[in-house]
Amino acid sequence: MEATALSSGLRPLPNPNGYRFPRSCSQRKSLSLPRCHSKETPFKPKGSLAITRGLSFKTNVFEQAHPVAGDLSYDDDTRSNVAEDKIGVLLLNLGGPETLNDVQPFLYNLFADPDIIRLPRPFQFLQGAIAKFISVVRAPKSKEGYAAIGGGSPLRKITDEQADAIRLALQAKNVSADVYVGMRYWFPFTEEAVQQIKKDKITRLVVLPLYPQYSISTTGSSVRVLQDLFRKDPYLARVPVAIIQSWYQRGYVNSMADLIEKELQTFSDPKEVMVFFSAHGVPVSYVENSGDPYQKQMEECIDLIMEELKSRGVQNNHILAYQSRVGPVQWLKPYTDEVLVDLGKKGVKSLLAVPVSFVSEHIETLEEIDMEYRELALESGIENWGRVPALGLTPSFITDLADAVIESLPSAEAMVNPSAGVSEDSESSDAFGYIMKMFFGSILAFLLLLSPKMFHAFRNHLI
Ligand SMILES: C=CC1=C(C)c2cc3[nH]c(cc4nc(cc5[nH]c(cc1n2)c(C)c5CCC(=O)O)C(CCC(=O)O)=C4C)c(C)c3C=C
Ligand SMILES: [Fe+2]
Repeated sequence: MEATALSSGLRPLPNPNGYRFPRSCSQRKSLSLPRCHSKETPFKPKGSLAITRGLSFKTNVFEQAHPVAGDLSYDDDTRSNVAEDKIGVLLLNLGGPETLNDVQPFLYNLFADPDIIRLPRPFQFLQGAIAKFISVVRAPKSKEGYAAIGGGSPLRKITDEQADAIRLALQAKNVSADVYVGMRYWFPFTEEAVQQIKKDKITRLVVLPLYPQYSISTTGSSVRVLQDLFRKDPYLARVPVAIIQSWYQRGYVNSMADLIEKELQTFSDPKEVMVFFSAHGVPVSYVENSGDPYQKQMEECIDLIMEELKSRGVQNNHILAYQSRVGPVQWLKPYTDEVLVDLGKKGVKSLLAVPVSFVSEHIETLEEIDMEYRELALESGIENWGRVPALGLTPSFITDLADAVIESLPSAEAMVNPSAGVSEDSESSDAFGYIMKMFFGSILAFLLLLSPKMFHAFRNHLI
């Protein structure tokens, strides 16, 4: 597990093996935090810089449907005499539309994320307009998908259940913690969770993204938002925070091996089954130009799961492919749909699909794998199809996440770099930039949406 303190961006910190948090509350290290007299300013949409892994990201100003962090105040005295840690765990996740009406605004939030659509600097002012355009064009296809799985994403419900399960697992290990859920693109937004963390006067926070492997587009994006929120707030800037960057290399391996081993037994001839790992893809440029470790971690993760299975005497063939590509750029290969056709041609008859980049059921397991890929596989000559369920509330998995939280607690560090604040100069240039973006972005969105030729050209690439 790689855990880092928020203040240090993605710098790995020592992770002492076998650490056990003190059992009784009174044994816990008491924190004496400096007094803070400044009142917060309310959140307003403006660009601010966050530095992660040496990359700088500009927050976009067009995000819609985001709640604002209210003008919270707090009692100074409660911070200076904290007798014991009040531990918080923040689960970060993607979020998903709960109804079909949510689909387009959800897609807007997703495509307005500069970590999802990465525009060259001179074109970044178009992010909002492009997001609006793509979300409108893609919404009908996405709606079909969500309609097929019951009219909305199950992600919020499952993540809330995971939060509760992790809280109970921590409690069973004598660590009392409040567990929060912060979604990147839909409710409950990360901003809401952070507001609650502040209201609850949490004094030590562990951030646990629910993505086993790190990608700039997932964990990276969520952490960037968090860093922006923490930097702006004098209270939060001082709370010690540990971020668990990835955790595919720990208990996840055994839990996945358990699920695969169990599911193989549902086939009439388990030894003949091809284990088909299907990971969510990312554009190749993330890995090749921006140093996204996602592909490397994914391959390492599959090796670890297969090694574990081998140690249990399970010797099946396996393959890794990438699903869910969007847009006209190159994504990580091989592509799941192409590999399925190829395997059918090669005479593979039994296949067990294993979703490996996400730990809840969601549209890409329930619709893309269970419906689209299953159908394609059967058409391609594969006769026996199975799918491993997402880990969800699997007890060994939840226990391991609770252990990861406990192990990361000592590495939490306050975010204390006041010089990283937004200067007045940058605020005024941000205001100017904001007006310019709104102006040109609105014109572009208007032109794109009114042009049927453009609409169809984009639509053909996007859906
Ligand atoms: C590890 C997981 C994920 C990575 C990496 C990832 C990158 C990524 N995704 C898109 C575009 C879309 N993703 C969508 C839904 C979606 N994505 C993930 C996970 C990862 N995405 C999940 C779990 C979900 C489902 C949420 C739910 O509602 O259940 C969607 C919307 C659905 C659709 O229209 O297909 C889009 C679009 C990009 C462009 C990207 C990397 C750049
Ligand atoms: Fe995605």
